Amino acid sequence: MARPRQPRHVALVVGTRPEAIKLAPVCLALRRTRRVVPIIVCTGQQADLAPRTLAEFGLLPTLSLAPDLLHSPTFARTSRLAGRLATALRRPAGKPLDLILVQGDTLSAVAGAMAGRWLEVPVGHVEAGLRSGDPSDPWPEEQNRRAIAKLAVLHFAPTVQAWRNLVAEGIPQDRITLTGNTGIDAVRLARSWTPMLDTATAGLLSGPAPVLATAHRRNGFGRFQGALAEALNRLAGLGDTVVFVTHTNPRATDPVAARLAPAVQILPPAGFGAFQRLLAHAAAVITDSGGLQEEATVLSRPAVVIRARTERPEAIAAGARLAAPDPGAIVAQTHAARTDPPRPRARWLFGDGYAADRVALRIADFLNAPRTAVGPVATDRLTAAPLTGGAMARQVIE
Ligand SMILES: CC(=O)N[C@@H]1[C@@H](OP(=O)(O)OP(=O)(O)OC[C@H]2O[C@@H](n3ccc(=O)[nH]c3=O)[C@H](O)[C@@H]2O)O[C@H](CO)[C@@H](O)[C@@H]1O
Repeated sequence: MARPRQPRHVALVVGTRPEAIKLAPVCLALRRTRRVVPIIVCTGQQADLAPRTLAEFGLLPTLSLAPDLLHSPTFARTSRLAGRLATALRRPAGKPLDLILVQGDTLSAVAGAMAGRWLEVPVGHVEAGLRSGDPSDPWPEEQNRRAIAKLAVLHFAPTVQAWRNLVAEGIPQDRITLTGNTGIDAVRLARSWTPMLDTATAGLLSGPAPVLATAHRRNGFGRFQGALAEALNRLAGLGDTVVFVTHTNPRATDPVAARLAPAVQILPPAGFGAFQRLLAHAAAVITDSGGLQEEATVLSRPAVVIRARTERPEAIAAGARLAAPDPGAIVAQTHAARTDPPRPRARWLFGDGYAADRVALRIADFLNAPRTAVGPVATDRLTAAPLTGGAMARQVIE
């Protein structure tokens, strides 16, 4: 390997809040190896939420792309972002890259993987191998995952089922590492935080356990939103404390919020630390989120997933319920999930909270990275940095 005594440089591509949550522990673990310098690249996909979430972990993007036009078609945004990333990642922070790490299934992840192939830089995929079995549901995420599997050279499978899915698709076993889900590392880290709580959240935490609801998937736009609102209204009518936590994408949550009865509380998107407190206190969670299926299972919270199918069969096996987008079905499944919450041993289904260290060590070994003193790195949060959007980054690329 060239540059034998130099640390290796790995770019972590972060587009959305869940990518920030699931890659922050990996960034911290890469730093702990002292063999690899992590470089966080924010793509501008969720230009406000992603850096704000990184900041909760004490991390700062090294560079941020300016947000792209939100309303052009997904394929156009993906290819444009891939091109912009390929330019930005040629020599980020003045160094050639040794690896590009992407996570999950967003357009940022697939664009990062495409950029890696164009630049001939190896690509690693965190949370590899999740499959719903239907390429059009969830769309476009299921297709994105399959595309990334073709582009990556290192695959970090969060569960045995994900590992099996990759093997069944012909990925060589020596390129797959069974790690656990790095999102569970984030849950573990957040337990030691003392997050700032607004009055509404503090009040909820000292009151009866609430039913928490979130919704943001594109598949959910339309009929789903009316059904969710009606189900939450019915649960509130039955005497539950019901809280709908909105998303920054107004198309995802405004149509739900507009139909809610006054008895249902509406909260703005919560910081990860505050949200973890709410989740741990919740009587149940009703959601279309991927990460919440994992977190609810690990925290033994009853969960209702408003989807026809899920790429996380482990959550269903542990007691989470799928519900059709129908108010009666959502209410009935919420009662059923509360009667029979996830078994305590389900706590380990998505990992032990140390997945990120397995990812980091595999990367350092793959890159043959020497043990070397890595000085202060570009991902440390500036204490004086404002906690908003791309302004936090050291370098903003138009
Ligand atoms: C098809 C699919 O399922 N794709 C998923 C999608 O992610 P998602 O569905 O999990 O996304 P969200 O629901 O937005 O985030 C959830 C996280 O946010 C925290 N949270 C929530 C509300 C709040 O107010 N404050 C918070 O902090 C919460 O605790 C949790 O950790 O893309 C990811 C990236 O590639 C994939 O990994 C993942 O498969």
